[in-house]
Amino acid sequence: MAQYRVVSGSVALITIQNPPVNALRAAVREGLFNTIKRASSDPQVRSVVLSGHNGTFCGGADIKEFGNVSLPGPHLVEIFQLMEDLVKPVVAAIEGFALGGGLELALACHYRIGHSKAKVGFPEVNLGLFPGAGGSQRLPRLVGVPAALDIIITGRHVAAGEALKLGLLDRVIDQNTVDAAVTFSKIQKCTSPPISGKPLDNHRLGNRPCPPLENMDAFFEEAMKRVHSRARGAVAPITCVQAVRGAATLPFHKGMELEKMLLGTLFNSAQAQASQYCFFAERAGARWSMPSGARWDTCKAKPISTAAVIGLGTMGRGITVALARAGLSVVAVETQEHQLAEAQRAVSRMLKGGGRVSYSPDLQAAAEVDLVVEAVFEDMAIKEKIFKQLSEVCKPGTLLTTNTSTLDIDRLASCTRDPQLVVGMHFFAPAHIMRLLEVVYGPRSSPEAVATAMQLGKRMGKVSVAVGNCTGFVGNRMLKPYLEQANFLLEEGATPELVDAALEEFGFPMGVFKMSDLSGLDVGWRVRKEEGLTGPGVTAGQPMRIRHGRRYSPLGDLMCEEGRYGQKTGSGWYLYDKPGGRVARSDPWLRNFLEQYRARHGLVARRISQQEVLERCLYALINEGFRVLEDGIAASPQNIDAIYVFGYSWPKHRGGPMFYASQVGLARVLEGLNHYHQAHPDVPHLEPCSLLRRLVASGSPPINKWSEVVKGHRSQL
Ligand SMILES: CCCCCCCC/C=C\C=C\CC(=O)SCCNC(=O)CCNC(=O)[C@H](O)C(C)(C)COP(=O)(O)OP(=O)(O)OC[C@H]1O[C@@H](n2cnc3c(N)ncnc32)[C@H](O)[C@@H]1OP(=O)(O)O
Repeated sequence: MAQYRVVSGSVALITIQNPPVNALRAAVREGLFNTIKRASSDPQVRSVVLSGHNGTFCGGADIKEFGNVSLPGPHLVEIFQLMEDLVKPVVAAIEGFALGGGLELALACHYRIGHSKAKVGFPEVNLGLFPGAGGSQRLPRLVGVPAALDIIITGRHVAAGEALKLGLLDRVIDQNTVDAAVTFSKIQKCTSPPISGKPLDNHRLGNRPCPPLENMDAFFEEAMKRVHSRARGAVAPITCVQAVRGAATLPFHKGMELEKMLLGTLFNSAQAQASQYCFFAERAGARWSMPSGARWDTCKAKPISTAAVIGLGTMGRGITVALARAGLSVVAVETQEHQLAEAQRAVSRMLKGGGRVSYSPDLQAAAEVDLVVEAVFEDMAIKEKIFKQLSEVCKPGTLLTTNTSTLDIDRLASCTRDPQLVVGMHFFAPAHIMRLLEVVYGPRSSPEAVATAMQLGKRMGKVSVAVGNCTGFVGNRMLKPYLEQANFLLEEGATPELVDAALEEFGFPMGVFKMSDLSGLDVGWRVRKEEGLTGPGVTAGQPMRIRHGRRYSPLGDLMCEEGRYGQKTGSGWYLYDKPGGRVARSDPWLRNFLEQYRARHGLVARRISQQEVLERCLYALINEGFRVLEDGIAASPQNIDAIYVFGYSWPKHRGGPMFYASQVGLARVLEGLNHYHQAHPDVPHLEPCSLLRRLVASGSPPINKWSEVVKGHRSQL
């Protein structure tokens, strides 16, 4: 766990060994504690080098241990103090990552030497925590308050070059870091004889004052204001500011006491648990499986080096950029010439001149590529035609994928020569930025095709989740009842402002109506027309607010008929200063429109609380999530949560919808749904699904045990 060797005659080389990231689990902490003591008392040893096994310094505390109320083994704070107090120089040799507790460990050393490719950082804020083992107190003393606060609040990875400039690293080298650290440690020994402890005092960060900061009060006030406006209800970023302020204003030991107190408020909090759950949910998608039994560890991906993107609207452009950035050579195809020229300019701008992209108005240009992503707009007839053509044009073995967000993958596959080579690759706008990729398999998609799309997702830096084929797949299928409830609430008396405020207070970056305005109301309108819910496909004589015997809100359709598509037309649920404008303002026209609509349909507006908004929108979405699990469309609640956190900006500190349901309590969610379904019996999405009932009947097991209840219960879609 921590290997001890004496090298070069007098240097104790301590190597942390806990693959894959050398996390500081109890046995490692024990090993570190013992080896530091040994180095201290070993008369042969004049200096110490600390390194990590296999090219990674240390990925921090072991997150898997965090559920444990009393962490076993020596505490990190104690180990780091022991190290800092050592009278022999200690040098951290940093290769790969030094993150979280790993960077705190390096800060407790007297010197830090990093490889040029090393990265350091404090990602704790992403786990609902802050650097609570001395990091919040030592880093500001080393690099100053503004730089330290930035690193701690953003959780970003700092590259070695920047770390050197900040003074976080003493040296950056390209050669063997451990060898360089050993040599360096011996020089320290020579320049500071005798090694009495005193010459090292300036390298003990706990002994140093924080570099002074002008206008400190104003600086922290401003920082706190910024954090409050961006944190969306997350507590950890606020605590980061409080802890760093402590470093700037208190002696080290007092700052450490404050740090301990603040960490105590976060450590077992619901937000920390939710954020840490998200860390593992993000990685769970990589271990995908299909109902056939095919799995991530038994299926090989095809090598992909060339790709074509068909259709260069907003999505197609973003996908082109994402593929090019992943190192693929991309052919971008758009049959409309003016759109092609505009797309070429936009893609070049986004790629800043980099990437290998060629452009063509002709589908024939896709003849030799390994993979195609079709990204034309949501019209089944057009997509079918394109898939048929691609099947004829492309070389045998080319993977044909579609970016459709709702349509049937199997129907598209059936237009091709090789349906097993067809999968969905559902990107989220903007496609070169949003992390989520839904990889959709139809009943005929081969495991190799799924493995290839998943592998490509990884290359693009996406969180990829394999899901089954149904209308809307996982994300959009669950979104439908959420949007539906929001519209019903408007009919019943709410305003877009009221609904959005409730959802933004919950932690979404924007409420449902602002989000709809941003993505374009016409997108859903087109889908509803395809589904025969509005437009010429509707059976004559149907009441406006009923479809297929269920309550239906035509509000979105009416808005589109008025030409109000959202931001792009300058008006939607809100008013914008111009088409393409971003700042939403309340629109008196809409208030009037809603009043007239209610009057026309005999609806009496009532007062609606934020709690009702949240419960109806979120419980309806969660209920559909349980149906998705029941139908086997998603393999696990973790996969659903990853989809919502990385594709729909569900607040990470709430852990995703299914985790949120488990935190609220399944019985309470069930009770809420029952209550609202009784009030709205014509809304099937509010009727609690049988999996939720069964889970509650089984005593509401924790989320990692749901699969046992799901297993016996899966419907065969
Ligand atoms: C009342 C108060 C009590 C207080 C007592 C508590 C005192 C606590 C004191 C200190 C707290 C310290 C805080 C921390 O250090 S928190 C951890 C901070 N570190 C991180 O957040 C880093 C997380 N890891 C990563 O970002 C990446 O893994 C990275 C290191 C960048 C490597 O990326 P990559 O190469 O892509 O590999 P993977 O992400 O796929 O990871 C490989 C597997 O390793 C698992 N993993 C990674 N990091 C950790 C970790 N820190 N702990 C446990 N497990 C970790 C990861 O899940 C992968 O596993 P699998 O393959 O099974 O999916």
